[in-house]
Amino acid sequence: MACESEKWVLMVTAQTPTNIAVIKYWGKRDEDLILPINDSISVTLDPEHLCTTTTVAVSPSFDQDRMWLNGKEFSLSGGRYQRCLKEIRSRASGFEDEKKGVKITEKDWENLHVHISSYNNFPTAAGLASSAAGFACLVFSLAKLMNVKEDHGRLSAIARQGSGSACRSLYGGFAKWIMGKNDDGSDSMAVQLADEKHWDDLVIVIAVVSSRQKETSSTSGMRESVETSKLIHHRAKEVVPKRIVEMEEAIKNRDFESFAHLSCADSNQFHAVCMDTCPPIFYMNDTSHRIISCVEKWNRSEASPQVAYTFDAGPNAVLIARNRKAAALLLQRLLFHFPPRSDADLKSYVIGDKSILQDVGVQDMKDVDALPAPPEIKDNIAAQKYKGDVSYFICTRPGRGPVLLSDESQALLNPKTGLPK
Ligand SMILES: Nc1ncnc2c1ncn2[C@@H]1O[C@H](COP(=O)(O)OP(=O)(O)OP(=O)(O)O)[C@@H](O)[C@H]1O
Ligand SMILES: C[C@@](O)(CCOP(=O)(O)OP(=O)(O)O)CC(=O)O
Repeated sequence: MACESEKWVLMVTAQTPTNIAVIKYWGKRDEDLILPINDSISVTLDPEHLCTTTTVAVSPSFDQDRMWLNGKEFSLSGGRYQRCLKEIRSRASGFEDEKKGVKITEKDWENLHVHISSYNNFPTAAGLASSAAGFACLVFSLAKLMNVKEDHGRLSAIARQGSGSACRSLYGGFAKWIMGKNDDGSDSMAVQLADEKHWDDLVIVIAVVSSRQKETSSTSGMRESVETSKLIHHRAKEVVPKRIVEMEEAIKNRDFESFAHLSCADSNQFHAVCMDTCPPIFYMNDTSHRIISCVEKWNRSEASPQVAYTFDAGPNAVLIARNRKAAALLLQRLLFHFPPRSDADLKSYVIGDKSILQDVGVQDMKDVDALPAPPEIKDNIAAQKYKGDVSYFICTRPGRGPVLLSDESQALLNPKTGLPK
């Protein structure tokens, strides 16, 4: 190693997207290695609107591994963090930068400590898959820092050990997590099905539904389902394998009708499994159910589906529209049923790609109040409004996979001290 007294700090910054499953992962066959009982498929969300940025640094002057999450020191003692660090360290290779006077041999990595600072540009632990983007970014950035020469598939198998769904965030576009058969998990990894340009008509609207923190985490919820639900085993054996084949085909052919049917059916079955768990787990709430009804009614009134919906382990709706026109018509309906509180400002009620508001034809709250009831609604009850039941909407699209950020101004650690900026 370069002279211990030298104060060099070597740093890497990366940005990684989050993802939403359209064929759900729910249930493990190995809790420690995080091995699932079925394959899953996801859409990667545009990191411009939802992403994690992580800077990792190494220096002979660091005396322990440390992490900061959204600016606050965060303990790395959890088994999942330790596992990811260990797996990456064991694959590290030597590195030399003569100009900086940095020389690290393969062996040195065992004794060198890292500093990690990570920031989510969206709420953490709010049902928007921050753990997926977070672990993918941690593994990707550490792998770059430690000169790990493994492909994205191998890295995805490491991210999987942080949080299962994280393995799919190593790719843009559409990803499949292959459950694998091996007991050691070596064949349980994600692959890319298609990149983000393949189906760029799709527009994604996320309704962030007001709720308290969820009572059952995904990790414990799926454990309880595996232990108590019969439906989950039928789903994993009989239902998901067929759906995976059909979903891959739908994505390949940009067949929105099949894509929508499969996504909605799979989300509904996942929530049915939660209900079939003892005691039952309720992730969706009344607002989630109202959003489903609104989409189902509209889809049924059209010749073919305009929007797919899917819900993870929480009440937030992820709505995938076949194109921008359908997304604007969807948002008209959603703003009609779920207007913001009177004191809210429209600009902070619809975030992400706000240009959608022009297509919707609303500029301010007056325009929202004037929106007509959707034409497919025939009775007064169905035309009801639920002011304030949605916290805000995020408008986004399918997006790219992890990238390195070379501009030092985007780093979250100070290049001289290795401490948060
Ligand atoms: N940027 C990050 N880097 C590393 N770990 C993170 C990061 N962001 C979140 N996490 C981890 O993920 C945890 C939150 O995961 P949790 O599953 O509770 O919420 P979520 O992933 O945001 O929502 P959901 O799983 O319901 O979609 C945090 O407590 C932290 O351990
Ligand atoms: C409903 C889901 O979002 C469940 C995600 O579960 P996690 O990946 O958060 O669980 P752990 O592997 O225990 O960390 C469906 C999915 O993303 O496929």
